[in-house]
Amino acid sequence: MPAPQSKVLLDKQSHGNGTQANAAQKVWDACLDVLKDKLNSQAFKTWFTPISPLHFSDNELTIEVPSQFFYEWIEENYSTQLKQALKDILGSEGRLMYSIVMDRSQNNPVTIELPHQNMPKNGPTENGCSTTVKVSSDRDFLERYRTKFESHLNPKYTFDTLIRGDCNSLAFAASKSVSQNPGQNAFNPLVIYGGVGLGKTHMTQAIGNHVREKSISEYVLYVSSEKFAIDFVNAIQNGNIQEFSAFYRKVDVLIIDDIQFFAGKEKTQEEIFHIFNTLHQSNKQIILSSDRPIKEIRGIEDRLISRFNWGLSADIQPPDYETRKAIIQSKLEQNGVTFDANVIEFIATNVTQNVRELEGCIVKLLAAHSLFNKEIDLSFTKTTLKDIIRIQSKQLSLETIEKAICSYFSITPNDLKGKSKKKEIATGRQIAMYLSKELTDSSLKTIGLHFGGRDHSTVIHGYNTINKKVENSAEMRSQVEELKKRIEIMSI
Ligand SMILES: Nc1ncnc2c1ncn2[C@@H]1O[C@H](COP(=O)(O)OP(=O)(O)OP(=O)(O)O)[C@@H](O)[C@H]1O
Repeated sequence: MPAPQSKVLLDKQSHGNGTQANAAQKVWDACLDVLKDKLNSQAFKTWFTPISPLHFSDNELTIEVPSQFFYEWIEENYSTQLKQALKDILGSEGRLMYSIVMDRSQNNPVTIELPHQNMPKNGPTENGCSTTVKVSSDRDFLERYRTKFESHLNPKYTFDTLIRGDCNSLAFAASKSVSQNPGQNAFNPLVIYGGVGLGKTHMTQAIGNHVREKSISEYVLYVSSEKFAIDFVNAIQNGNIQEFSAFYRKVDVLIIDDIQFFAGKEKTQEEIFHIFNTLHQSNKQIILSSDRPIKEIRGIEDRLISRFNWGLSADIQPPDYETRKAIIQSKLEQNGVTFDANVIEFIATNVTQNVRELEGCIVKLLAAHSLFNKEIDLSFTKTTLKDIIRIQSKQLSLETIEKAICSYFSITPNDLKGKSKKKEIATGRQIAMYLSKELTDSSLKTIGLHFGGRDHSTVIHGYNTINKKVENSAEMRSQVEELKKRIEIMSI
């Protein structure tokens, strides 16, 4: 957002409450305009439209968010975009306050300020715009956090809803075992590692949920590494560090997600080290997750790494085709819907690396279905998911293949479709037939007709000739691969 707009808005700051609210609305509207361009529409609608601007004065905008969770989510996921938007609108001196509605029944709210992650209290950020949080409550929220114990487990993450496959079988078995006997097994700590969106959080929380459901242990706590680190810094700044340490030492099952975020945070690591020792010595269960094997995390102290290796590390790999299908089926059942088998097959074939993306496809299809009231068939699926799934080959037209061949061999469409037996033309023609059969759904007859009105036996001959050459000749293999790449790019 250009700087001149910020000037206009700043000039409009005023002292009366009504005009402050107006100014706040204008500043916030301008921020929303910037954010709208940077976020996808679902995220924008979910997280930013429920926010109300409260007031704006001395270059400080206060916005009200519906809950602490809301605040944490925005800070964790959108703080960079939000800071940049504020900087665009208010310049580098602009500040943001969150007002969190903790309890609407309370009068006389007390206000405390917590520094934003990785920022000096009230100081400007790297982006030049500072963010602080103002909590309205009858009690200090950290106090609440400790006295009213919350597990922070998502009840949806259970073993029942977690599909087991070759990709996660060791991690699954170990997690089940830990959940039946936390702290009293050889897997302490249990470390689950693997790539993005493969179910680490789901699996570790499934342990916690099982322990709670069966009342095996009382205090089960799930915390992300980032939240742990932020709370730790806050505790130091607010003089609550003893309370903080005591709280974590009380836990029976401690689940820490994404421990790679501890890299480089020395003080936090020291605290974890002491908590780890206390819990381990008292046979309390520690469960950790990481996006890579422990030995590959840089910036974590050796003594901590060695402790993390005391128990069992189990990896989760991207699911295979059958597991992907089973996951889709299970998600559909949870949503009480069914899809055609070929729709499931299409998603399972094309989304291979991230289960969160598989879920994203289902959500998008259901949303589009309810919006347009159209049947979810294969063609609707392909159109709806075209941004997520790069639809390949089978949708290609013969014209695209023709163009790619002509440009590659420097021949004209007439050459390609004509009767010339010149080597590069005849080879180009046969490769065109081969690729048409490999990459499209067109029948042999259609392919023959397209490339010069030939019959289907000519197409089969062309296909077989090239197929054999691809098997036996490295040069032909690389030619065909290069052509496939060009065709893929041309068809996007
Ligand atoms: N095997 C599985 N069966 C069913 N659902 C799964 C499976 N694996 C992952 N999911 C689902 O995929 C989504 C992403 O999983 P989750 O958040 O646990 O991944 P993650 O590995 O912790 O991701 P990140 O690396 O981003 O932290 C969740 O909704 C989860 O329920």
